[in-house]
Amino acid sequence: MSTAQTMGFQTEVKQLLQLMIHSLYSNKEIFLRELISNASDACDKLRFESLQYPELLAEDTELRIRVSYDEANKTITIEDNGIGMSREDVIAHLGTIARSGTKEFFASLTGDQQKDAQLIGQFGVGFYSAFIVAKQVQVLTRKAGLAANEAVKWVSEGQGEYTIDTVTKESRGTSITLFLNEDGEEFLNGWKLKEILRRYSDHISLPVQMPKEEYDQEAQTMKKSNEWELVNQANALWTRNKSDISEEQYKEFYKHISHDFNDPLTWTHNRVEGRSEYTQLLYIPKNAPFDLYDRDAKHGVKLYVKRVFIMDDAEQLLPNYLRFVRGIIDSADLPLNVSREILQESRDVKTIREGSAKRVLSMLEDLAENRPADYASFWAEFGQVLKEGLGEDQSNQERIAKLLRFASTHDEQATQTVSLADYVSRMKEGQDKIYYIVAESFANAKSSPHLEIFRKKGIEVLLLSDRVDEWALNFFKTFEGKSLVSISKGGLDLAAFEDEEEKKHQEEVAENVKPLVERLQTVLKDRVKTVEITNRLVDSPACVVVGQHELSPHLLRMLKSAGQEIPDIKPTLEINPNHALIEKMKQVNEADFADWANVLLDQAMLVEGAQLENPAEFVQKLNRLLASV
Ligand SMILES: Nc1ncnc2c1ncn2[C@@H]1O[C@H](COP(=O)(O)OP(=O)(O)OP(=O)(O)O)[C@@H](O)[C@H]1O
Repeated sequence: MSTAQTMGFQTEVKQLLQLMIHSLYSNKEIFLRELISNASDACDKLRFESLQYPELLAEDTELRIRVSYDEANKTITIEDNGIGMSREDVIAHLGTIARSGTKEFFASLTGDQQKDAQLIGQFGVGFYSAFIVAKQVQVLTRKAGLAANEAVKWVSEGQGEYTIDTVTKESRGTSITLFLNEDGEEFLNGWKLKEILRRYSDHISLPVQMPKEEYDQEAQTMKKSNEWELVNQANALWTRNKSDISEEQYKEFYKHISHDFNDPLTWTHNRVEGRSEYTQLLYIPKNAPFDLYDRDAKHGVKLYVKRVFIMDDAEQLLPNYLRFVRGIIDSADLPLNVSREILQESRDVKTIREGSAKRVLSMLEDLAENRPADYASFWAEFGQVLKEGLGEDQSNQERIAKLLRFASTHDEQATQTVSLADYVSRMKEGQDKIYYIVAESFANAKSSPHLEIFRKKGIEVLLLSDRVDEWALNFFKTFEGKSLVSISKGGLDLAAFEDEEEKKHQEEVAENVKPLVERLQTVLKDRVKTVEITNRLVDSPACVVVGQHELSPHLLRMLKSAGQEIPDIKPTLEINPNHALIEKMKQVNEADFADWANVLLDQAMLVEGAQLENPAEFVQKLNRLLASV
């Protein structure tokens, strides 16, 4: 019975292949980086498994990668003696993309080849990049521990389908042969291949070998011998001295571990000694991955113990709000057989996590101070995630707070550039609080009536509109001894900014408008907690507020849209006694007063960002009032 089977690629794979071939033709050689990375991962995995099951290595204990080429047949072969794949593995890995962020990636494509090439680079193409240079790809693989006749052959032209067959393979591991297309033929050159391989693999600890070539005097060409020669340095980059590592090598190592096509924004490399001994090489990427906000997203730090790879995305090594960091941590203290469960409990890991978080914060501080343009780009990509740290990592709250950037009424721009230190340096005489407003969008925040008095008095207000803001601010109450105060909540005391004359005037109008406040309170008693006079408004007749310690309407709406049960919190209606509309309401007769009161409240709610429960009723009332003018 034949074991051959023809199978279709998952739709996303087909799309990715199409896109890749059209967008990455100017970046062809990356297929080598991707395939070498995979081969190196496969060897790392086997070395790790063999800690527990030494028999998996058998006689073949020298893990390595071999790259060869055949000019006559126009092929390149990348071969490793790593973990290999079973038939199920092959079907699962070489026919589908099962990665978080896939949906977001496809949704973000623009159709513009240049932009899409950039996005594909961020997403990572992995194995499929072979099809940039190959018209056919053959994979021969045998999983460590399986018999020679349980090997698998996978063949595809990279169109819609592939065939898979059970075959015999003498040695463990994976061999990938690329039958080059015309574009790929330029790689049939030993010198060129070596040069690219060195660039892409100098930093990995595994030996990468190619057939030794010698100049044949008679034939006057290079001739291959049967010997293999080492192409890369084959010692792990992070174990070398900083001074021996070039920028280029740091960048290539980043691309190797992150599968990102772009250079990193910055990195930090340290050997830590003391209670716990470890090396860290941590990078900040330029762009956010597609799954940054995905709860199940992978973390980007690989754990090594004494240079042996232990696991990917070891989430215990850094706090969650630093999940955008990529890199490696190599511990000298942890046991080689460490598991995720042990990691959770380990004191060494706790020390590593705290030390690494501090390092990342230092790296960001340095970026903010010395490379402001790069920091701005970091903030645009990852600022929202860093803000989670205000709640998650209170021991570093002050350092995180200094790294925050906001939009503000100072420049009225949506781009978040204002630091708390900038704000404090601009505080008015007598001002002892940092004022902010949170709204659904920057536009909503900027046009809020709550800002009127602050604009009039020239007091700066931070304009917050990221989803995480309201939550994060629950944990963040003071900065350098100054409390942070929401201007859209009740209990705002602006007396310090009023002169005697203003105070006197306020008292007079308040007295004057008292009967109106009582009438409003009676009519609106089911909809509001109370009605008050405010001096925070200048151009608007009224606004709604909640108590300083109550959940804001904006947060309640967010919780509601996330399907949570929310308490029914009635707002306080604050009215502006100096406004013409309020003045007019004093004369309104009893029959029309309820309409006036409800319209006043409804429009205050609308401005705040709420949706009216009954918009039709609002419009009817408004029309009745307009008709009667
Ligand atoms: N040489 C190999 N040996 C063993 N398994 C391999 C090899 N190459 C690929 N694989 C398997 O196929 C999977 C898919 O590879 P692919 O390069 O497409 O994505 P990836 O490496 O998981 O993702 P990314 O490249 O974004 O990190 C790998 O995760 C691995 O399980």
